Amino acid sequence: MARKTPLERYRNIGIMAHIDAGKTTATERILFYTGISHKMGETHDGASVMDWMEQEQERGITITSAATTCFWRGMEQQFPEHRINIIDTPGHVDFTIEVERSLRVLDGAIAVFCAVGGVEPQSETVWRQADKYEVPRMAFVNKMDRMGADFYNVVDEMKSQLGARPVAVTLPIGAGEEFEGVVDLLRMKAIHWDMETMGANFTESEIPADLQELAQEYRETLVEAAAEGDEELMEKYLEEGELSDEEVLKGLRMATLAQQIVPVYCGTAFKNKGVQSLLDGVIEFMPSPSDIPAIKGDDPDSGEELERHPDDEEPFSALAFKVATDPYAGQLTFMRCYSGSLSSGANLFNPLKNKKERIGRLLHMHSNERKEVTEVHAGDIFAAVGLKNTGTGETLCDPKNQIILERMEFPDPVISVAIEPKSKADQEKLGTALGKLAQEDPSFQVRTDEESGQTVISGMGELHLEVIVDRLKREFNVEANVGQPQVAYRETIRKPVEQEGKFIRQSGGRGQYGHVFLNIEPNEQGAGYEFVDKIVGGVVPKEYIPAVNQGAREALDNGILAGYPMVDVKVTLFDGTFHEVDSSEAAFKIAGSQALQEGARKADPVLLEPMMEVEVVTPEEFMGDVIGDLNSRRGHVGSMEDSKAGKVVSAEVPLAEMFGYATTLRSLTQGRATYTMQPSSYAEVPQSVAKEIIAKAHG
Ligand SMILES: Nc1nc2c(ncn2[C@@H]2O[C@H](COP(=O)(O)OP(=O)(O)OP(=O)(O)O)[C@@H](O)[C@H]2O)c(=O)[nH]1
Repeated sequence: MARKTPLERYRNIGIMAHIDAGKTTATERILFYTGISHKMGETHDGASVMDWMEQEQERGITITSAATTCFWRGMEQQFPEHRINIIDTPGHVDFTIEVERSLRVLDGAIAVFCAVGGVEPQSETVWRQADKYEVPRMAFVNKMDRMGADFYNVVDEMKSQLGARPVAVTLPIGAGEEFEGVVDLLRMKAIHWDMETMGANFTESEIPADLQELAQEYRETLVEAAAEGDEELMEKYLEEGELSDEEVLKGLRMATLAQQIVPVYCGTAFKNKGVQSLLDGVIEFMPSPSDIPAIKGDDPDSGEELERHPDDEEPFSALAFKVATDPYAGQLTFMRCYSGSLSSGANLFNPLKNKKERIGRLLHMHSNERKEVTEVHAGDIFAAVGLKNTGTGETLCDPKNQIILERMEFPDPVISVAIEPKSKADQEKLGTALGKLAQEDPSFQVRTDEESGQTVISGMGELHLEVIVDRLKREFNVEANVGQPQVAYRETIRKPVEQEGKFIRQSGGRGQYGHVFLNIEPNEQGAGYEFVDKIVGGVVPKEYIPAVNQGAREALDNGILAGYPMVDVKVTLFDGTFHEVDSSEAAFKIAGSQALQEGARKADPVLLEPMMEVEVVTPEEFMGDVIGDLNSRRGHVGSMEDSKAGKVVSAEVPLAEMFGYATTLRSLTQGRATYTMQPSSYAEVPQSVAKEIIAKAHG
């Protein structure tokens, strides 16, 4: 199996942007220009290119999916063909998980900023996440045609608010209505795009006289940044005072990959200017899969750390980053292949689920078509049709060379609502639809409440669940009523206890006999449930020990305070007795369960509640009110910082106190503040509050 595009010519990138900065428009234009370029590469015929453009315009370019593939050879066809995979990165930070999981599989990102709005608080959040994943970035200052557009201001804000080191690669010629084109600081030329062909054609000319000095100044900054990217280049630069064009590109590429600099472009996606320069930048400065470190993972058996390199000869490994339901193809699992090659029909293994998976059809998604392929290779982003067992965040690998790639961490849901179909017809569809949504989104869960028989859905916040209910209606045509949102409390214990558990029935016939002694103690926060077997001399026979474990674990599902799940408990089975005839797994299970319930009661049980990390951006005049209100919600205000948009107040607030916050904040600040929140941790509920919750649970 041979690959068509060499690995060095792959670019797996995401486009990250604040809502409304123009991500969709920019992506559309990228697909449009790359489409033309590809067509020209195939036909070398001007007329057919125009035909194609008309058709494209009629159909409208659709960004179909979680990942779209396109090809680029450069504005002047100066590169060999490169394959660019654009991975969808949501702008809504309410769903941090969506952002995180896309950051996980891409190698580089373009941050789109609005030339008027600049760096907004939400761009900061996403930027910090990209820092965490060490993603090399470039930037596009969009909307240069709008009144008030200020390229230099955005560059300054990238420094002051993001702590980045932006290096301009193009400068705007004019701004607002007078925005004409860009100065290309790599070639020291002015570029103007032709509006007749939607910017597909362009002309190069001398830099306008009034921009010469500025361009020179920025060119120097750019060359210096290039020199700093590499020691050898630095030496040469210090000796000779200049670098060749090739050296400038090399140095800038190295500095970008090392995340020392962020190359910045400008233009207007909507008015078709500047996008092709940006695309050239993707080729020049964004990493290929071979530029990034090998991916790490664990051997599922030994837990030993393993590595996989982006090499077709290595054992196959891929990570599923999105499961989507497609109206034509059915269920699509989007994956990134990190190593090896794969043909349709192959058998793979999902080590997390311990299940085999047979690969049927494989697809590459392009702007207007899905292309069926028979093989995929290291570095590829692709979709597999109809996988049965694999969910978001899971690895598929060669059954003979298993690996679990670095897991994505998904926080547990913190809020739930009961959901009820509106009609009998909806009832049947509801279960299927919820199942599909849960497979797509690991931060969303569905369960049936044992007591009430109701279906309960849980997620990361009110908005998250609202979006789910909305999708049920729009995508699955299911109408449903939802109840009041409920906080997902938990319970745990604070002190260790020793507890006996006995289940003995001896009344005629075969009896029941299970008898255990457990040590029940608090486990570290986040460590979950742990079971240790310390039985010596077979006082509890081996075959009954798993039953004790199971009984204890199941008892944790319903905490003794208010019926919420108990977490972070360590159970050690250290003694017990058995009966030759009457002992059974069932009896030991009940003994384990009873011991746990009784023990937990004496072990200082406490109620835990989800805390949210809340960030409010407000004009200074309302800051006092905002803080006062957060305090009254049992919040702890952590920091107050300045940003261009106003004061940024960060606080930890119990989720239970955040219902309806949007409305309160609006009325407190005349609608001028915004906020974001996400789950941070679980904390003990204060006594007085806990009493009420417990009383309600028993009432
Ligand atoms: N003037 C001007 N408007 C633009 C430009 N690019 C995008 N827009 C407009 O800005 C608005 C938002 O653009 P989108 O491309 O939908 O932005 P987005 O970032 O994808 O926004 P969401 O889909 O809400 O996340 C639309 O009305 C666009 O027409 C531009 O370069 N200039």
